[in-house]
Amino acid sequence: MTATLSRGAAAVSRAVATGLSAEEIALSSDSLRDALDDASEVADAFAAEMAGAVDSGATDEDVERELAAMEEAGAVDAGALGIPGAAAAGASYLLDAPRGDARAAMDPSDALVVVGVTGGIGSGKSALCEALRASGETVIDCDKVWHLLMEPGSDAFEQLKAAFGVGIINAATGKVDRGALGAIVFKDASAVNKLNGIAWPAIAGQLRQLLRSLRARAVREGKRRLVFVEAAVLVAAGWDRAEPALFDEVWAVWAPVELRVRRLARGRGMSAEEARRRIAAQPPLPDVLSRCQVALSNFGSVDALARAGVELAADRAARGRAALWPAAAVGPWLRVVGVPPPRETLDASLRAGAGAGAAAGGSPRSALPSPAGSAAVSPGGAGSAAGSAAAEDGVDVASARAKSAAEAVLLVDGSNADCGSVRRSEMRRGRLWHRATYVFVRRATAATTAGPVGAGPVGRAGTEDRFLVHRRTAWKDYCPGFMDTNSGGVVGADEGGRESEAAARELAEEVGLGPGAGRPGVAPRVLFFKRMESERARVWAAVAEFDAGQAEAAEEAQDKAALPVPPAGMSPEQRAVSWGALAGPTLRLQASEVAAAFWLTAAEVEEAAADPADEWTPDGLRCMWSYLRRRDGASDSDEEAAAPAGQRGAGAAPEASTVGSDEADVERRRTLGWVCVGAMLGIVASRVSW
Ligand SMILES: CC(C)(COP(=O)(O)OP(=O)(O)OC[C@H]1O[C@@H](n2cnc3c(N)ncnc32)[C@H](O)[C@@H]1O)[C@@H](O)C(=O)NCCC(=O)NCCS
Ligand SMILES: Nc1ncnc2c1ncn2[C@@H]1O[C@H](COP(=O)(O)OP(=O)(O)OP(=O)(O)O)[C@@H](O)[C@H]1O
Repeated sequence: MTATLSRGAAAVSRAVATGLSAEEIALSSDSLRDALDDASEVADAFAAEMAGAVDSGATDEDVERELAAMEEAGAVDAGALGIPGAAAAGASYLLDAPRGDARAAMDPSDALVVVGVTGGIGSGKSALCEALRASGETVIDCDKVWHLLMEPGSDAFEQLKAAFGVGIINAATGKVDRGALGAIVFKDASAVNKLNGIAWPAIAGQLRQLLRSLRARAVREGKRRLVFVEAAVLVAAGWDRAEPALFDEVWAVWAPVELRVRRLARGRGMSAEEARRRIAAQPPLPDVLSRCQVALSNFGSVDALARAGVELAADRAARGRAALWPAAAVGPWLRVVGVPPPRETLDASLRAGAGAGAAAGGSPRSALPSPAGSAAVSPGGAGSAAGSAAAEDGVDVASARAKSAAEAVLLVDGSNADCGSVRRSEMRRGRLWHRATYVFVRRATAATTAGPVGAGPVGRAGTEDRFLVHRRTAWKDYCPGFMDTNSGGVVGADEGGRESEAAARELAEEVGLGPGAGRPGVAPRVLFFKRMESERARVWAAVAEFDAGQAEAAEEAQDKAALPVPPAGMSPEQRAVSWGALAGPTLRLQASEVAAAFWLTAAEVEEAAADPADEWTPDGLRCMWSYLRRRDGASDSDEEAAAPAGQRGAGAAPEASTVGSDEADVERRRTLGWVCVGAMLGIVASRVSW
């Protein structure tokens, strides 16, 4: 490794010292990049060897406690930023941090998009960057750049020796002993400042040089390139505010302190004391987040983190700088971009949910999500949407429950014929047949399982559907705190035969989507009815679908029309693509019904539901499997479909005709099946007798 590092360092020093042309420096940076890649492989192998070798003393309970405190605070000390607490788990958020004048002056057509990746020690920057590298992205690691820059003989080496004495030089290798230097500086604020005064300008200078080279190469190749720069000290060093701007966008990776301490001990053999000392030398999380445009939480698996990062990177690579441009034009925004809830956090919040349910007689308000936690907000602005969420948050659990229990709901018989109405509470108590809507909200996204991203447009290797799933609140009468695959609810006493309307109402109420919420897009459509009977309930499901992608496109068209002044420096074409940068339609979650929402693929739902630790509503899952089987043209043996009796005649509601033709289809297929079986039996019989 030493040889490779020296080769890279020498190449860079030569390039820097002799003022080579951009092209030549690009070649030099190749060597450096190779060196960095090698070095990172060695470092990772080392980390892997150390895995499990040391224990920091931080227990699962410490981590859980910290997470719970964060969730209770609803804001991880970053409430002003609107980072949802419970809903933040495992998700990535686009923040509305200002990007500064320097960035505004950047050329939107530039071929190089530079993303800074920051976060405290042990937060998972390297884990994320490793995934980005594996998916084909270019990553510059500033820790390693610095290690190269302080090789013996460099300016930095001499400055360090002068500042800290020969005691920091390893007698055997003649190099700076980083362990010894670390032991000096992280104990003493003035020492760390002295070190930073030497290191940070050198690193920033080198970084500019490398970026210039990569830019020149991108121009030469006529290709847009995405470059990630991993730098723990990015915010502390003020590199996000450097002029001319260094970064187009800054991402932060974050995780609870205790979890970081534990991971550092396990992965790098760092003592808990040392880890905490370094954490104390870094700016606190809210300060970092307030200067970043994207936050990626790393409470869960490395896979979840990697998926989030690779998905965002694909978006940036496909759209280029224009994707990052319109922030000033469309105002601040904050949006969930769709990462599964990590199991451990989901469990923690489910436990919290169960507690809240049990404590209904006590202080249920304390269990409500915070205003920010209750919603992902709209491009209208984090501020304005937090306001709308705050109005939702004024839920009084006891009165919400009482109201819900008293609602008149439609009663049906075992063959789905309407037969009167009854209070919801009585329906539950008597396990009476009723009808309910199950709305599957789907959105086609770039397939995250596709090959390397970064070189071509999103969707190059196909798309996959993601479904909007959510966690039910703790005070629902049915399956409180469970995960649910769909939006929907019990059909009201006066909604019999108008299930599509009921579906639109539920969709609007629960997640703020569709025409029922006054938004553009095609209303949800009931596809079929399904009979379901369990120990808990007997229900005829009106299974409906809502195309969130189509709704989002319609909304974007509206936004475009509403934006009067094109942002300076953008062509109409750039403007058009830039709206697409926002991932997923804006959701407005109903505080009383929905605790958190996520976009998952069917495979992810299946995986999560297979884990006994995750509780999902059983009827929601059954409907989802039926819906998917039908969508894929497979037969659905789990299904018994019948249109409501009142809808079978000539005056059937629109969805009833769909159901009718669907039923006829099933019947036709069944008949055809029997004909085939008969024919085959005939052939077999004739062969046997022959
Ligand atoms: C103190 C030194 C010798 C310790 O070396 P060591 O090999 O143990 O750590 P390494 O350089 O790999 O850094 C590991 C992590 O420590 C943290 N860290 C390093 N330097 C600093 C710093 N000045 N302030 C806060 N945190 C720091 C970061 O989270 C970093 O990712 C070394 O980190 C150093 O010289 N730091 C100053 C230069 C710097 O700021 N580097 C970070 C660039 S992103
Ligand atoms: N989601 C995760 N689950 C389990 N371990 C993780 C996860 N994310 C990171 N780790 C481990 O935690 C340790 C610290 O992570 P990583 O090296 O990515 O942190 P970092 O932010 O790059 O820190 P530094 O500031 O030192 O560069 C590593 O050993 C890594 O393998």
